Amino acid sequence: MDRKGLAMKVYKIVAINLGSTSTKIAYYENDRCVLKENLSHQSSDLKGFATVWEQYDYRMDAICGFLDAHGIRVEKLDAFVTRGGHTKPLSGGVYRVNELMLEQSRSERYGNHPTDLGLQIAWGFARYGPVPLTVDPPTTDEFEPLARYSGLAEMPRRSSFQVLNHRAVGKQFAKDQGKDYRALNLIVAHMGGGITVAAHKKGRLVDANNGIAGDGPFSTNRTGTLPVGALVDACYSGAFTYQQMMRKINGEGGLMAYLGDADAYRAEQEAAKGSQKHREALEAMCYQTSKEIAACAAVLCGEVDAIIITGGMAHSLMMMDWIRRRVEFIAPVALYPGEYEMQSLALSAYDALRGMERIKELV
Ligand SMILES: Nc1ncnc2c1ncn2[C@@H]1O[C@H](COP(=O)(O)OP(=O)(O)O)[C@@H](O)[C@H]1O
Ligand SMILES: CCCC(=O)OP(=O)(O)O
Repeated sequence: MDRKGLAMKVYKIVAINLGSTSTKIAYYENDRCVLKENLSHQSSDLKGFATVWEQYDYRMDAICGFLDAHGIRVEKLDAFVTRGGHTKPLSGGVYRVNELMLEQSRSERYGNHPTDLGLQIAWGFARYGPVPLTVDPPTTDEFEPLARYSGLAEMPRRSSFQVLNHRAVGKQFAKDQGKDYRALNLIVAHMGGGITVAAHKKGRLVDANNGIAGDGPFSTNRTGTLPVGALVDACYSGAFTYQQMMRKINGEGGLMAYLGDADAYRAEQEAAKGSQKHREALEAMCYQTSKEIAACAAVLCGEVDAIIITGGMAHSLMMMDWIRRRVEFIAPVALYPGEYEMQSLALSAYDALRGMERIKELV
């Protein structure tokens, strides 16, 4: 109730986050998280889908199962907010999902990831009432001019990474330190299904490896940077279609290629039981991540206030030790295991619904 005894509006928000190895769902009332679930998906389940789009029913079942189990009625929701998909480069913030966004996401021109399905799902639910929203999409682009050079004029480097969690964790770290995010130089490494490392220069994401089909460290299911000549040879060998090559790079690369399983937690358990193969693959992934962190230190001319490691793999003490040993000469290392994405999605939607944050549209 407000001071006049009038009932205050309670905004009801569902947030979804389709990671490459998980589906995360939360239900918020205003800024309060009422329910949250993290469904992790087995590599063996996902292996059967040739494309992200084929996962639609599988992911929908997970989401509808959550809504049904908790009696959440879609027509009573104010917003359905999802981690974003791939569109042309845009500025960060809260966006209403629109036809143009869906069309660009479907085209795969700017990248492809299960989050692209998230846009479709939010749009589908919008017909029952909730506003379909997305926040800090992965193609949020704040790169500086030098970061765009690749070595070929027609192939500029592009911004494509877990912007939502990067920004949320950077802000959380600054808050925990009693500092202003825009006054700090940070290196953030997100270690989820994909691994992306970005230089946060006074609140701007000025350089990062492309987490979809680009560069940087290999991850649970992605190759990251590959030897260029060998890659071109494989493309022209006649042994693979375009789709098969793309899937090798994003889906069947990284731990999946070395160990036949994209689950880092299981790999760590195997390493603990004595498997040298599992131990070395995990250590190599951390070695490459450390190299990427050190590269971002050069981007920031060595003026680094902190290195922050986040994502599911930041839970692993063994992996965090390997990275810390290689990079703590640069700056103190802070661990933020898991993600701040669900909170960031829901709270941004809440601010947008009550007019505290502008809702943008892709045009
Ligand atoms: N305690 C842990 N130790 C090691 N790895 C972990 C741990 N918890 C989660 N992980 C790993 O983190 C990865 C998933 O990270 P997450 O950020 O949830 O990814 P996504 O959102 O991209 O699906 C999985 O490979 C999982 O095995
Ligand atoms: C644009 C990169 C998104 C990404 O890699 O997310 P996951 O770690 O959830 O696969």
